[in-house]
Amino acid sequence: MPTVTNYFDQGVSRHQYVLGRDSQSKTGILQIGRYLAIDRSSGARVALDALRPHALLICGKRGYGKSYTMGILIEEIERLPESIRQNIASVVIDTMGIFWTLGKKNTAQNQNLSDWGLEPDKFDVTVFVPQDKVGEYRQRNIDVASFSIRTSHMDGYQWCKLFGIDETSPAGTLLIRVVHDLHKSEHDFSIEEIIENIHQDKRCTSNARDAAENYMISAISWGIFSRKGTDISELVKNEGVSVIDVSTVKNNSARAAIVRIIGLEIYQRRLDARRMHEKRMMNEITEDISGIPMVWMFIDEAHLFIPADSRTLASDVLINEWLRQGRQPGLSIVFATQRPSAIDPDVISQSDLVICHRLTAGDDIKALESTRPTYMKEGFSDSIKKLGQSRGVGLIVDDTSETTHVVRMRPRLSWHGGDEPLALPLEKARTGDW
Ligand SMILES: Nc1ncnc2c1ncn2[C@@H]1O[C@H](COP(=O)(O)OP(=O)(O)OP(=O)(O)O)[C@@H](O)[C@H]1O
Repeated sequence: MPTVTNYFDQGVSRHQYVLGRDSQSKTGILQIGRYLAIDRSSGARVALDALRPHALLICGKRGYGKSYTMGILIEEIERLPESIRQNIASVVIDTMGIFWTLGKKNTAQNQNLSDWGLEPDKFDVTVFVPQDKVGEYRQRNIDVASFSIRTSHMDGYQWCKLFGIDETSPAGTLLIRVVHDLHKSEHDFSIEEIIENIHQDKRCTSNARDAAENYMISAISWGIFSRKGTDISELVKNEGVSVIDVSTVKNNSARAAIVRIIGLEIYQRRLDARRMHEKRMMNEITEDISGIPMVWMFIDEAHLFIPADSRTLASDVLINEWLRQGRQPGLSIVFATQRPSAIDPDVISQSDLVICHRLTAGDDIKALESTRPTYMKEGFSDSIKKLGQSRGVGLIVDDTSETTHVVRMRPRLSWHGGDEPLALPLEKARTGDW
């Protein structure tokens, strides 16, 4: 009986291809699946490089395996040899509240796992939820930690964007003035302090004061801001997965603000870490000041954060710092979306790896087609047809080797939390016998 350690070592071919790197070295790879032959049989193993930073887009229509594939990548990072794993942190921005199940074994797909020579496994995961939601999760027996964002990380213009108010409106100018003054005082402040200062402002009208106060009160209700905020080193760790569950934050701008602030702080801390690393490589410093590890950030429903037709608070940081400049500080970003046509086109053109599951909407295929690399011999439309209708089969476009591949992704070792519910009694749903 094959075990998890001789993982993938059975089947037609023991050969393995590593995508996303220009050598076929087997060090530091994510084992994601097997080639799918035209007769639907499985061929050689396929892996992705995990030593270098990557920008990866996973797309596909609803229910064909995007979040499942994301889960496979997260699991594989956890399974890297310790000497590599300790240099990487995984941070998941969880919009649907489904990734806490990484901590549970996938007993639902026992047969499928065994066909692949795999066994269910669970991973060390810390789920972070807004401070005021901790009790709710614990009541549902989900172990969580709390996170918050430092209020002073937002300037007045960003507050205006967050609330969708004009910067030149009376409430907007008031907010910008008050937050600017608080920043000048160079101390951390809370939303309550912003409200206090709104009240003390002598130049505004009472209407502007009431409006600004109401906006800030709604921000308190999201429970995501605090004076100190969670230190980024608590969220970015070189052991276990950090899931930042924003599913309870219903306001999309507030979710984007969370991603902006976390994304920017990670970027800045990684720039420092990179400088230290270089100084150590040059023997200029000998102390082990390594800073935060390289980060893989995973964002499902990415069109909410980087839409094609507008800018959110997260757009600049994700596009400029992570997508365009993330390679140098060692940042990898994995976006997933049902709708490639609704996502900022830079994501498609700047991703060095694209995993495309089944896709049928003309607009979405056209969006991929419009940035089709010249090395693709046939269009996305024809390539996607080869995937058939099976879930978990993907077309991988690899910019490094300038090749495309049809791959059957392996089954998840840990429980997949994004499965659609069945209107069946639990026993029947569990056995799949219906
Ligand atoms: N590689 C795979 N092996 C086995 N089953 C898979 C695989 N990929 C997907 N599936 C099955 O397909 C289902 C749907 O996958 P998933 O939840 O990832 O869809 P999705 O594309 O993220 O959908 P949505 O857009 O609605 O979030 C999974 O619950 C699982 O049962």
